Amino acid sequence: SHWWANIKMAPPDAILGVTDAFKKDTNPNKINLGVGAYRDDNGKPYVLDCVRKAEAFIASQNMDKEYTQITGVPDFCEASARLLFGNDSDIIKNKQYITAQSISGTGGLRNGFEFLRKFYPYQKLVYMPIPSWGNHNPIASDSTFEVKSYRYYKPATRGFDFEGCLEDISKIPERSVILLQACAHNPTGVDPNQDQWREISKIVKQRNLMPFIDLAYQGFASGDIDRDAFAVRLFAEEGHEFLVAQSYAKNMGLYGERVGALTIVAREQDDLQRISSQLKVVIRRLYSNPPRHGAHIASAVLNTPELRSLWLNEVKGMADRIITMRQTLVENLKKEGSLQNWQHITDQIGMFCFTGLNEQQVQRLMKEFSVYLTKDGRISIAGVSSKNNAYLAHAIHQVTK
Ligand SMILES: Cc1ncc(COP(=O)(O)O)c(CN[C@@H](CCC(=O)O)C(=O)O)c1O
Repeated sequence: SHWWANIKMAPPDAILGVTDAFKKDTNPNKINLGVGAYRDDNGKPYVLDCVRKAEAFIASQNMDKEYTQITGVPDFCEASARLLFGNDSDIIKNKQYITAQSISGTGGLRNGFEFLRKFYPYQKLVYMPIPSWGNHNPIASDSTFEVKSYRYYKPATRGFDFEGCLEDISKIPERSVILLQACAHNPTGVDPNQDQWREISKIVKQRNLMPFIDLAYQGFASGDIDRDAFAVRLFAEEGHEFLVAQSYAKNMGLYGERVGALTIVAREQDDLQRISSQLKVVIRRLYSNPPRHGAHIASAVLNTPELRSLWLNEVKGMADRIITMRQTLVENLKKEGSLQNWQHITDQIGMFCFTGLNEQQVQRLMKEFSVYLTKDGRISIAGVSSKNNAYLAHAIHQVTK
């Protein structure tokens, strides 16, 4: 037989595959609530004004196309660390971190787990919240980690299972890795409050766990870049040594430019030198060095005062539009005569709402109303607009009454 006969067909991606089905649908009322990518109130992708201005500036610099460093564009990495921890944090002042540009958030997670596969001296065991972003598990398991879970979402309240979460973390074997989502939890939109984060940090310390924090929505959740970084800054202040994956896909709209970073926090300077040298080897073998353009955009936005303040307004504008769509959806569900409690739609935060719809209801939404979402009932609120909000409420009511 020829070479490739044994390769089986892979299933469509649970998230990105929804868009393929949406594109094939000819219903003019169709709505895509699958992929977590921001749309404006006309349902169109949104290129931030600060990004366009940054690109014009970059074009005027007539830069060459030389390889950048293995760890990426230096100004971008420094600006990303400062965004993460805040300019006046001890971590920044004492330089207790290394930051390497990555192929967006996915790449930060991948680089991090590859680094841990090679250098984490304990059992390759990582605990993830139930549920988590669909790609978290395969990224870690591809780096030979055994993936286990801790309670996080409580179906009964469609909120945070704080007691269950703490109880499970208190039983995680010492020196395991624990994956935490810093804000705008995907897929549930459910975040711990600041007091609950303090308890989580304490128990993670007591259990001597290695935190790997995924910060994919800084500024996009609450509209405030400092508020959304609370968990990362708390873990830094509490003295944890940890990893953080950052993404600029959502908060700067740089989805296809693939702009992100991996930061590793270590308290000893000579540890940092050795970590940096080995992380470069990991990256060199994965893709050698990252693409420049997106990093120059993000660096120009973060480092140019007028572009930074424009960005802060624009990211708050995106967050506010989503929050308004949540409120309008609950109002429209009431107008439809729904008697269900939809409080969780406005209690949850960030790109996603975990509706609580079951697979049958999800199938009906797609088949009967051309409303597309992932089969776990997650909807990307970014796909909701003032034009389709009432139609969506009608469809949800029809399948839940
Ligand atoms: C928590 C979390 N981490 C990392 C990423 C990776 O984003 P990057 O584009 O690599 O920076 C996403 C994106 N999840 C969205 C987007 C589509 C996808 O990649 O699954 C989603 O869940 O719809 C995410 O939600």
